[in-house]
Amino acid sequence: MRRDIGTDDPRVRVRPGKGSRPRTKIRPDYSSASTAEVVGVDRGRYRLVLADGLAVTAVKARELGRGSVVVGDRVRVTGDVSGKKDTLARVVSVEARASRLLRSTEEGNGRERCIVANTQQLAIVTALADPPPKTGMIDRCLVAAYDAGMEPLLVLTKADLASPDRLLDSYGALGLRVVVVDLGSRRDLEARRLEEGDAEASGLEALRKALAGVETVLVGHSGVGKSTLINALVPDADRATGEVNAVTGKGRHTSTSAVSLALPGGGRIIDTPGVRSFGLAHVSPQDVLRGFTDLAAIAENCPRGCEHGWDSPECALSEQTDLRLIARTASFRRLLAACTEDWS
Ligand SMILES: Nc1nc2c(ncn2[C@@H]2O[C@H](COP(=O)(O)OP(=O)(O)OP(=O)(O)O)[C@@H](O)[C@H]2O)c(=O)[nH]1
Ligand SMILES: [Zn+2]
Repeated sequence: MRRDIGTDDPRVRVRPGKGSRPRTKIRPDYSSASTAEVVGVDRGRYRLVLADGLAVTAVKARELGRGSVVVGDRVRVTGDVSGKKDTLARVVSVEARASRLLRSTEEGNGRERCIVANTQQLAIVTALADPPPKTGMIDRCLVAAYDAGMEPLLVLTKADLASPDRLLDSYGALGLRVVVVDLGSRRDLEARRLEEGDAEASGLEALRKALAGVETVLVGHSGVGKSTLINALVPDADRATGEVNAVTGKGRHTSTSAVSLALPGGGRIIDTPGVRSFGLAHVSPQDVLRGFTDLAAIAENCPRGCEHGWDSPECALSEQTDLRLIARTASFRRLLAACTEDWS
């Protein structure tokens, strides 16, 4: 007897009983199946965009077992790929991921789960005030970016409320790309757009340029203005925006599941509401060094197994005399320390 395992391939057979891992004599060949990108996940339903731009809804074929399918994944799909109402396609395989953003699980048992795949860029959104910036959080995001091989981009919002100077100073040595935006209110934004050469409007323009043509995942505390930004960048996004609570300084969580949106100028932006901490338990000093090629070259002279910390004996990074490298070493070590801290 053949049980339905969500595949049409007759070569896939299933062991009877529980644990329906398919026993395949020959691996099913999906090379002719359509390819698609996952742009949304909601309670077991996957929103996909096919190579030709058609949007379809799909379920995961059972043969994929418990393996996760996340926003940003490139997948193969079979079944009904017409995209018509009430039709369902089936995700039958997931391509290897070029990058992975991990978060720690709620159970807090050191386990980590992939939340977004294949993004090239990590935009760290921080408000300059309301809520106040938290450098520990920025540091952890930077570590996550360097570890995942993503290009970090610091997006400072609410420039109408406070100056970015102090933050820019403390991240200067990292040579980060930074964009400063002020979207005060939607109405202000509309008005500003009309004024050519306006500093605030150019902040948004700079952001558009930095996002064009690549896939960027947006992270940041609740209330920093992610939804406001996305609405400004993607005209029909309709991300719900919330007010910051005057008592706690924390934003209301108005949005809940990760979603990938197409940018008008090409590229995609992925919002990750509700992501509270990254999984950094697996990150080693060596992984963080990947974001610092100049320091990595110097660290080759370190003793074997050097942890490159402030108190690591004979660490070559401690013997720098160049002021720029001293500052970069300090930044690097601050990021290392942030790996073990909580994000809020
Ligand atoms: N003054 C000022 N307020 C802003 C700016 N950008 C956003 N806000 C306000 O900040 C509040 C929170 O903005 P959201 O866009 O909802 O923030 P979020 O990061 O999406 O928050 P969550 O959905 O909770 O994750 C809203 O009241 C916005 O109007 C800005 O540049 N300046
Ligand atoms: Zn060292």
